[in-house]
Amino acid sequence: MGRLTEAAGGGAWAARSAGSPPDLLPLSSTSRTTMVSSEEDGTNGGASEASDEREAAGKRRRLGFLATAWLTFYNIAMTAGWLVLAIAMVRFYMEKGTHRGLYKSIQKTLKFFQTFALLEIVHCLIGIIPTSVIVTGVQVSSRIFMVWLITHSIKPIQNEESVVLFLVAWTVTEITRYSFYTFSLLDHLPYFIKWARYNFFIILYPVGVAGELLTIYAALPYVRKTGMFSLRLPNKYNVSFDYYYFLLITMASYVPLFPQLYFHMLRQRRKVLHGEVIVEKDD
Ligand SMILES: CCCCCCCCCCCCC/C=C/C(=O)SCCNC(=O)CCNC(=O)[C@H](O)C(C)(C)COP(=O)(O)OP(=O)(O)OC[C@H]1O[C@@H](n2cnc3c(N)ncnc32)[C@H](O)[C@@H]1OP(=O)(O)O
Repeated sequence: MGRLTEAAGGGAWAARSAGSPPDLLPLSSTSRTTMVSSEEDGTNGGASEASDEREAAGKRRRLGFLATAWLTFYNIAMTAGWLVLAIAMVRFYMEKGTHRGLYKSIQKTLKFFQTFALLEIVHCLIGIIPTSVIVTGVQVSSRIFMVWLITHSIKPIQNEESVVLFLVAWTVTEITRYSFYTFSLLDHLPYFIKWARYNFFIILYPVGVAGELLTIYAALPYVRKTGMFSLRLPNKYNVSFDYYYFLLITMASYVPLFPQLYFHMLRQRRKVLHGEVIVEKDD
């Protein structure tokens, strides 16, 4: 018999808030899931505007006034922050005609808004966002790591082209993502935003990851030469840590982790854009 684990439009959240244990990596490649199109299934398909509105109203009721108000504020602030960043980047490039110095000119805004995104992990932990703590945690922590422990800390790599690559990918993604959440909460979601949220990542995710990996790769010689953030023996703590090898391990960890995030988004895409229902098979 099949067990419904995630249905189009917030069913998962309802199930979790009713006390069922949250899936940490929901619908991961290891779980036995089947995608069933609601059209094939003989149901309405969830595409009508009336049902979308009912769904949004139901979601707001479940969330409660305070959580909805906070999330609306948070998403508006984040959309605005990333828009400011996008405008600053375009203006910089139009005025200077080069990417050199771009990171330095936008770093304060970037650090502020990307660090603010740590709240997304809190949102998952307290249950006001119906998504996995691990998926969100990996996504947010890899960004924080790139901002603070790589680009901020290693000045010689700040002018690498790869930095521009991930900055552009992150910025377009976040403007789309946060405006998607904002309009959804306000119950006025233009189809284009929904489409963009669940299509842009197909290109932007690999572009962003390529930018991040190339930037870490560019940092390796500097890290090796300076021994930064490393602890050599003997020392009073009697522990050793080599940031150079840590970076190599981090780069390697993209291989198993990135596909999980990417396939998670592909499943979200099928669910939201095509109304597919995901059924997990019990043995
Ligand atoms: C210490 C070192 C650590 C290093 C680790 C290294 C390994 C790293 C490997 C991987 C690296 C990845 C690097 C990333 C690079 C980039 O970002 S490149 C640019 C392109 N990026 C993207 O496209 C990002 C795509 N990812 C995401 O969107 C998210 O981060 C996500 C967590 C993966 C999204 O998942 P999820 O939240 O499940 O998707 P949604 O469909 O959007 O939302 C699900 C439901 O949750 C609601 N919701 C979520 N957030 C909010 C919110 N802020 N406000 C309101 N509601 C929210 C959303 O509405 C959905 O609700 P329902 O409709 O009820 O289902």
